[in-house]
Amino acid sequence: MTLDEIKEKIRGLHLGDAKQLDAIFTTEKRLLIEAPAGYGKTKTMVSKIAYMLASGSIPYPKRLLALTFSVNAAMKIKKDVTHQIPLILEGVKTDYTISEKILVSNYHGFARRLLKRSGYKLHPALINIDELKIIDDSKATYLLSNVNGLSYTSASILEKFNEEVKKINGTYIQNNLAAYNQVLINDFLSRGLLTYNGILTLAAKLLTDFEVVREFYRRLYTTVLVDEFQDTNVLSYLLLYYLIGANTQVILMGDDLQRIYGFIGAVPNLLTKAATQFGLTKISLDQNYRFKDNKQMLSLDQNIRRNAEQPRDPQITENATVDFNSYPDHATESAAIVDKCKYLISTDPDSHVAILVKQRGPNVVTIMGTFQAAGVPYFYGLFSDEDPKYVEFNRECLYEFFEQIKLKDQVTKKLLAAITVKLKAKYDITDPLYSSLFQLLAILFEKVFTDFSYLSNQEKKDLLIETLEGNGLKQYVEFINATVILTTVHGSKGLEWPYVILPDMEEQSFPNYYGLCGGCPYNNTCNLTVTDANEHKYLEELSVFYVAVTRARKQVYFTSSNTAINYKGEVVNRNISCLLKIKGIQILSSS
Ligand SMILES: Nc1ncnc2c1ncn2[C@@H]1O[C@H](COP(=O)(O)OP(=O)(O)OP(=O)(O)O)[C@@H](O)[C@H]1O
Repeated sequence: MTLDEIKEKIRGLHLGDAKQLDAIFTTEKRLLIEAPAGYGKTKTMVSKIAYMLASGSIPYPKRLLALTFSVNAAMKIKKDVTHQIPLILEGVKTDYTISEKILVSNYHGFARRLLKRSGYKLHPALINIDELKIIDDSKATYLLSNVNGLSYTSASILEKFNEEVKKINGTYIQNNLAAYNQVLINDFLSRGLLTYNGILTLAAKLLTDFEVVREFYRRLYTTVLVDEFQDTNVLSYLLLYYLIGANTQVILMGDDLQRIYGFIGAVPNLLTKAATQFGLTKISLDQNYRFKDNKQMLSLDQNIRRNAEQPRDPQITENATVDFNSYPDHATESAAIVDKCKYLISTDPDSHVAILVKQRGPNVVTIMGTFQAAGVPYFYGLFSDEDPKYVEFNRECLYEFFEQIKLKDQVTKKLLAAITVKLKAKYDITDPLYSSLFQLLAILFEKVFTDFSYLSNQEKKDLLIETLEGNGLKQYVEFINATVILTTVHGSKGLEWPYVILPDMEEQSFPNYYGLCGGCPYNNTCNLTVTDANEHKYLEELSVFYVAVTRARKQVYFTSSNTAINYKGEVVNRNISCLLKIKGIQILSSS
């Protein structure tokens, strides 16, 4: 097959989508592909890799490094690449097997590889990095009681560094990286310990301190592709920065509006910053395929994006109507939510409904109580990424995994079953939190032998280690069988369901006090005017709102309460959220 024939095949696959084809065929070596969810990003990425291989701009598959933030996202890319690239390149003669050699990894997984291979230059313990215990460095007190002989000064260096990573304080990180790494090298590695941040900081140190290592990787990976780039945190960015040499081809894909991970250190306006730093040419995909037959969702998606593009003067052509109902109080609102779920499930029995709350609190307790009283089962997914019990459960799973794999270095169903037995002896499975976590663990374990059965034993080990190490059990909420799923907007990122209900769409809730409401001069009406003073926070809230809305494949429903109990125990009136009053949204009540 000639290159022209492959081009023709790709044109056919993309049904003439000009922006996608431009992104695939461009000869620009440094590219930023702005791609909102559902705009065909995955399809474009797969065709682009195939075309680059066919045209020789990637000489061999192993010269491409594909990175992303979460393990689950890396696995999805790997699956697409493995299955689809050979189909596009069918009939093309190659002396390699395409799918096997492309390295698709999350940042931590890739950093582990670097350390496993060359980390001995920093400390011998890094050769066996899989045997090191990953310890949480968010609290100095925890560190002092868990790391024998650690000084208070060292524990404080770690705690502070971790805090500044979350605050995205680049200057602090630059100035204190060496001290942080030194504590790890002196006090942690010799004790068989490492931190989650340390996997990235030591990998970055390896690339900065050893030119030979840096040059090796820069020459090996002539093309670096990053997916979901907006979620790159400040330490992953550092790693990327050292990996990209003057001649590296760079393809970054992402969407700034879906960046809601500010609290774990994802850098604001990262796409724009990276575009300048790496000299990227930007191509924005502009066709929404996910909502192509759903006019209502399509215009809602579009209008929120337009508000983000020009917050003070969004260019709206047609209003999006949204289904919104307000109720006198939370109890009535919760009863209506339960009724809506029952209705949706009865009319669409294979369906799932996700109730996405902005935060935990009394309103959620009322919702849960109402579901229980009505006898409608739901999946409890309200733990946050930082919830100590959630984090500890992931750690415990990892510990048991290491205990079992030491006995027999083979990921088998029997081994995973043994881990579950050990864990069940440690936790109260009648507690809703642990019951949910065991369900998620069961899904992960099952996927190892279904969706991920094509992985090698080592890759299966990596998948399990990296998922648990990154507290990644939550990524499996999407596959939960329950018809009703109660989780947070942040926890829902990257997941989707047919129906989504967004409760609490009132002031002080979504947005909340820390979001926009605290100090807002428009409290009487909640008709927000975007100004220099509030634009940043407004865009942050709009991102969360956008992510929440676009989790729905078919429809999103909004509810609110007209009253709430304030911190003094008084009943107070609440306005409808300013987010439902942005230009381009027209609310319609269905009841
Ligand atoms: N040019 C196109 N022509 C026809 N269908 C397309 C085109 N681009 C994408 N699609 C289809 O639209 C759907 C979404 O595409 P894809 O999964 O690539 O998008 P995405 O941006 O990665 O979405 P998500 O973030 O939801 O995973 C898929 O079913 C895909 O096959």
